[in-house]
Amino acid sequence: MKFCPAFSKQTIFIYFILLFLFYLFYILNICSVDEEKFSLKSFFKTHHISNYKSATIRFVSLLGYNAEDSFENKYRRLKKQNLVPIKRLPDALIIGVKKCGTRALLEFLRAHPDVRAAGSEVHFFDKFYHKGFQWYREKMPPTLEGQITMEKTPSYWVTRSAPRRVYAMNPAVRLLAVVRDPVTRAISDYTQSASKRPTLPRFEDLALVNSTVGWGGTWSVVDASWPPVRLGVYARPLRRWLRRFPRSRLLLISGERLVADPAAEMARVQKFLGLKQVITEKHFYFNSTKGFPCLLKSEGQSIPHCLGKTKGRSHPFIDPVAIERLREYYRPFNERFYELSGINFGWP
Ligand SMILES: Nc1ncnc2c1ncn2[C@@H]1O[C@H](COP(=O)(O)OS(=O)(=O)O)[C@@H](OP(=O)(O)O)[C@H]1O
Repeated sequence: MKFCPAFSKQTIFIYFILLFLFYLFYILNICSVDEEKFSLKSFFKTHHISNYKSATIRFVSLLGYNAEDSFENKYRRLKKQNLVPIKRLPDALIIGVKKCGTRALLEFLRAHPDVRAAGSEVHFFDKFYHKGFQWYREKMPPTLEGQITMEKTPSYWVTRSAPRRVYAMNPAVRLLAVVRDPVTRAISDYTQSASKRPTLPRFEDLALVNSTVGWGGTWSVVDASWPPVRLGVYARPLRRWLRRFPRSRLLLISGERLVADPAAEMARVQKFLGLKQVITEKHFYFNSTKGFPCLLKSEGQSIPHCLGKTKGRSHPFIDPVAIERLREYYRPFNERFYELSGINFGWP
């Protein structure tokens, strides 16, 4: 029987050697990568793609097979998988104060790429605490590792149980509260209610009540129990929050400065939250029709936009006597608030 020359013993031997060498190269190539380090399992254990950015890997290219490209693809795929945003409990809360500019603060913060916030007020620590933290987490927007999750509900400021509950969620949470001249705040609060109930009595008639004085005459005094008035006594809630949280965990923002110089106030806010100074004066323009600063661009919107119609309403004319009476009423409370907070807001 004649052997075909292509399959002679010698040829088969050479093919075998080549095949072996090919296999050897392949094995060496696999071994040059630390398998444990680059396995999917270990990747998910470490949870962050940045751990791999500095890893130096040398691949031996085989027969035109670009192993480096292959790693890049794998890296991209893993990066994608690792960076799936997930819902987390808030790292920071805007806890108040109602009608002081809380929406403006949140909208300005949302223009920051490292901040994600629930769009509407969640009211977890006042109304829905019984629903549990899982429910609360579900209300949050998905965030990437390193992004800050936020929400704002101004009524937390005056909810007695809120400091304890917030502390139970996270003692290291960062708290932000916007405060504003309590007289303007009360008028703003009233304007909102009047817009819903046109039959509401005048502001003056609700803020002041007649009181009988010694000589039988009457004198109008501030009705301290009327909610729009009561809410302007900031010292009380502040004391409650400071019983749970150190002062350094709470940032007080001036509502007046947020309107007059939003960039400067946002610089303080970003510093407090440990964020890069991204929101600067370039983000704002003053809209003279609205009479307020508006954003040039924000999350999901690349066109200039102002807050909605319910923010920055025009206030009704209020009798200056009533205004003065309210100012006198608030003065000692404001002093106490300045002392407690360590900031003189300079309200008249
Ligand atoms: N940039 C900008 N645009 C519009 N409005 C601004 C802005 N900055 C602060 N403000 C003031 O915010 C006031 C409303 O406060 P809040 O957002 O805290 O109100 S609420 O508690 O959420 O209802 C709102 O009160 P009113 O003027 O009474 O409408 C504004 O004075």
